[in-house]
Amino acid sequence: MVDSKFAIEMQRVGLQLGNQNFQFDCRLPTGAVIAVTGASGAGKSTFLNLLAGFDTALKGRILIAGKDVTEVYPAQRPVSLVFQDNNLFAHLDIFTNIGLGINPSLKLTTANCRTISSSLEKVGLAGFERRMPGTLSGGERQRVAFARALVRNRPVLLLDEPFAALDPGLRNGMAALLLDMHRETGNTVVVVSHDPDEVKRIADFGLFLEDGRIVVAAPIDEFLGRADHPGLTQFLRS
Ligand SMILES: Nc1ncnc2c1ncn2[C@@H]1O[C@H](COP(=O)(O)OP(=O)(O)OP(=O)(O)O)[C@@H](O)[C@H]1O
Repeated sequence: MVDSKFAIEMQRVGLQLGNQNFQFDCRLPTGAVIAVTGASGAGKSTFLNLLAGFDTALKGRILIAGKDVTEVYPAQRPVSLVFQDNNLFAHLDIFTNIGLGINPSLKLTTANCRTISSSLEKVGLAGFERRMPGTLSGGERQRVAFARALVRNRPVLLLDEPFAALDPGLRNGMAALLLDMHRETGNTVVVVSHDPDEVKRIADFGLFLEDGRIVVAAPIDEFLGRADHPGLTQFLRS
């Protein structure tokens, strides 16, 4: 049965990469900002890759927005992605890069074209349609990646350390933009973060991963108050 309270369910999801074994079990609330934390190598990117479909579960089931996506190709999953290097095509202008988020074959209607321009306005880049990615700053390129996620309009947004490459001032601005987008769309946001301050500022729900497993999963107040897990305590103090 589909339970709309949960945007994401992982049921005994198992995977082996090299020597590392992963086992994920979780139910994550719809409409929340969910922070994925843990030490380097704990499995945060693998967790996100399983949701995006870039890694395939060897066993178990993954449900997103109530739909079993375990066997579904990445492009067909109800997710949009913003990764650290923002994955823009360098030889295509900003309009085309965002258009690919709507239709990979770039058959765009007039309404689609308006949506692209309005997404650029929302991220503070009105008029940037014909600029090439190489002429933009790192922060501007990241804004384009957000605009592309906006036009895809999927129920779940996955972000892998989206602000790590930005300087601290820009990082706060982008986090605020993420929250604005989240409030406007009501989507569920899953964001990998190494930064405890960022987690405190933006998350409603926290996950702490260790050795390929989720060892703490809790609403943010409980997550921040947990004193029974040395790894989490160390992360929150870092
Ligand atoms: N394709 C792969 N082949 C072999 N080992 C892998 C592969 N992908 C990931 N691993 C290993 O699995 C573990 C978890 O990797 P993952 O990238 O998910 O960690 P992470 O928590 O995102 O780390 P970081 O914070 O450093 O990015 C690491 O030990 C990594 O070396």
